[in-house]
Amino acid sequence: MEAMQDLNRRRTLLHAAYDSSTVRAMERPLLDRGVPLMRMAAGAAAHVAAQMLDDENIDIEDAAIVLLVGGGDNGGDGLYAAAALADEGAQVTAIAVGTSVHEAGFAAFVRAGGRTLVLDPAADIPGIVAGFSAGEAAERVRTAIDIAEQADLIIDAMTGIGLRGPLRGLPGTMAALLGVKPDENGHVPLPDRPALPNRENDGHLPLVLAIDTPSGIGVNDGTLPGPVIPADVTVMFGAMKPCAMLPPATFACGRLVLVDFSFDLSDQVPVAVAVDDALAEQAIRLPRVTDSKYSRGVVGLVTGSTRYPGAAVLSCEAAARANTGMIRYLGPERAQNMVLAAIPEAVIGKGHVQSWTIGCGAPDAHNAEPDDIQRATAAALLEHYALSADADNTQALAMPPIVVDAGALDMLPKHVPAHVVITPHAGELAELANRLADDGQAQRSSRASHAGARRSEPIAAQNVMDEPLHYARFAADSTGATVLLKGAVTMVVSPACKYGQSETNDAGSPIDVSSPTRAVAHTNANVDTSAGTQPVLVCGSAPAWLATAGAGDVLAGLIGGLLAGNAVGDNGWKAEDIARIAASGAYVHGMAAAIASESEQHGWQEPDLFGQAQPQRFTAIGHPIIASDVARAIGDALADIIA
Ligand SMILES: NC(=O)C1=CN([C@@H]2O[C@H](COP(=O)(O)OP(=O)(O)OC[C@H]3O[C@@H](n4cnc5c(N)ncnc54)[C@H](OP(=O)(O)O)[C@@H]3O)[C@@H](O)[C@H]2O)[C@@H](O)CC1
Ligand SMILES: Nc1ncnc2c1ncn2[C@@H]1O[C@H](COP(=O)(O)OP(=O)(O)O)[C@@H](O)[C@H]1O
Repeated sequence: MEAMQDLNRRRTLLHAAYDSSTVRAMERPLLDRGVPLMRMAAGAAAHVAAQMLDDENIDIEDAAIVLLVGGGDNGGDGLYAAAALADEGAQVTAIAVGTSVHEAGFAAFVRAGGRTLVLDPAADIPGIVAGFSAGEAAERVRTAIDIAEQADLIIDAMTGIGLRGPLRGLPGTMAALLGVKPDENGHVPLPDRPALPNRENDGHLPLVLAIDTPSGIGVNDGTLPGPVIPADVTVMFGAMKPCAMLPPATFACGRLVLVDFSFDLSDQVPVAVAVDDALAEQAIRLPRVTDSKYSRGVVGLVTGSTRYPGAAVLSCEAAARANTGMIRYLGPERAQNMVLAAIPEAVIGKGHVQSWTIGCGAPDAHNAEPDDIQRATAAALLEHYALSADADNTQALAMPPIVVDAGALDMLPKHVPAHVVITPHAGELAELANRLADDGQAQRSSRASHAGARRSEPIAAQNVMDEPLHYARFAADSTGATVLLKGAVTMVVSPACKYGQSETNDAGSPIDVSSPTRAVAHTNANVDTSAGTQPVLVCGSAPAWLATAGAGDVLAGLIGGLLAGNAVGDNGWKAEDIARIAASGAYVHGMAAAIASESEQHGWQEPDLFGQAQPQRFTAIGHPIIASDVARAIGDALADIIA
């Protein structure tokens, strides 16, 4: 019993993220009991730093370390850690970027023989004479950059969960000079490096260790609102924060090491959850002794087109392999023939189905002939899902779940129930967002003020990649659909998930997502969206080899398959179940890609738990794949998950 509880707690710790105020609430009882959390944090950070140097064959006695230290407790953690490293013989220089430092931490650092460089002329730090000229201040910044660039290791302890908005002042200057900074459109480009297993360092020096969070990162919304120094390793304290999971911030965290402070997680509500085997397993319906092909679930697909018949093949093969009893395909003759040649098991034509997948490889409005058959079929089908404030919507709510991809996205009705799953990539979500904005359904950007973007400018794919939670959130709120936004880390936001709606924006301005769905909210009642505490689901199981044409078609078919299997015998959908099954589809898809490419690299890597025996590190980078390989590996991925 106790062992099971421990296992469950460990799973939660490694796969759930909590916003900063929840983390502070979890710390409070321990601090009140006098548990020395800062010393524990610093000890772990020093240990991780020494390990990073050791991994690069740098002896601690020969190591040059630079600590970037801010005035808060994050800086305190850094100072105690730096003191421990100086005690071990490393040469450590603390570069103070604020006007103050954590006094006890600083005293320990000085006692250990650490050196200090103060950048702010207004600094008030015991034993340090400041008040230097503006010219000298500029010279000190140049010196600081030189020292940092020549160091073996930079420890970034400027800000942690106390960050407010983008980094400004000297911390902002240091991050911009040593790391990356926003371009004129507000986009912060991350370094262009190969994606290696375990988010390994690719040999560049200095190494960067972030304390709790990389300074300047959007702790709660996962954005990069300003300059930031991308870390090789982030040592995170107590619990994961959303930035550890949400793109793009998660890519700036590097490898995660989590220090368990034994927080009581039992009553806390995570805001983001990473899909793992155990969660995905729930979406895989095991066959029953008495099953027939119909009871195992039938998927209908309106996919592919005369121009892109391959999308029909990929989506059909994925649906057929995703634990279903049968697939029915509807499409033009050329695509039918190709589907049958690849999957003789496919049934052509209409019939009863438990789920739909539509739109993959179908032309959008810009590219379609006026009488395009796939668009006409998809449009007719989607009409049945349209919700109206003036009707009882019984028909829409009784429809089977549907996956709406690619070319069908521009036919999505204004308001739909949550068992409509849309699966855009960033470019497609940008198009949808523009359409919703033109309809007055939502505002264009939460970061317009500091990104320099004008509201009237169209939303681009890059805007979506910079603020994926914001845009996925706003599509879910505006339409009522469950939104699966594809990427290296795929995110699923359902209308039942409220995270990201208001104060969680780190950019300083509230995320403004108007919610016209409120007008039809009551009509969505049979699809239960009441569980407002649903987390954002994230999935990073795929290696980057998966970024290949047709991979999205495979995903749409696969999710259709999982929905069909789960629909059997069900009397109504819960929005949270739809989100879970969609996210599980992304997880299976990623695992299938990992199997097909024999790669150990994943978009998101579960953190190492500090102090516990680490799993053996694999370093297989794998090999390129095509989307058909992924479809073929679905069965093996399902087997691995249920094993
Ligand atoms: N609580 C605990 O028990 C434990 C907490 N722990 C640690 O405490 C950390 C939280 O510490 P915290 O609350 O002191 O905040 P912190 O992240 O250091 O930030 C404050 C500093 O940042 C600065 N600053 C802020 N915004 C800025 C901006 N935009 N641009 C520039 N500067 C900005 C701000 O400057 P100011 O605004 O005051 O001028 C101030 O100097 C947490 O992440 C973890 O590491 C561990 O020890 C475990 C136990
Ligand atoms: N860098 C990456 N790492 C892992 N998976 C990725 C990466 N980039 C894209 N993907 C995945 O690859 C798939 C691509 O889908 P999509 O862009 O729709 O392709 P297509 O339209 O050609 O089928 C998605 O499932 C997405 O999550």
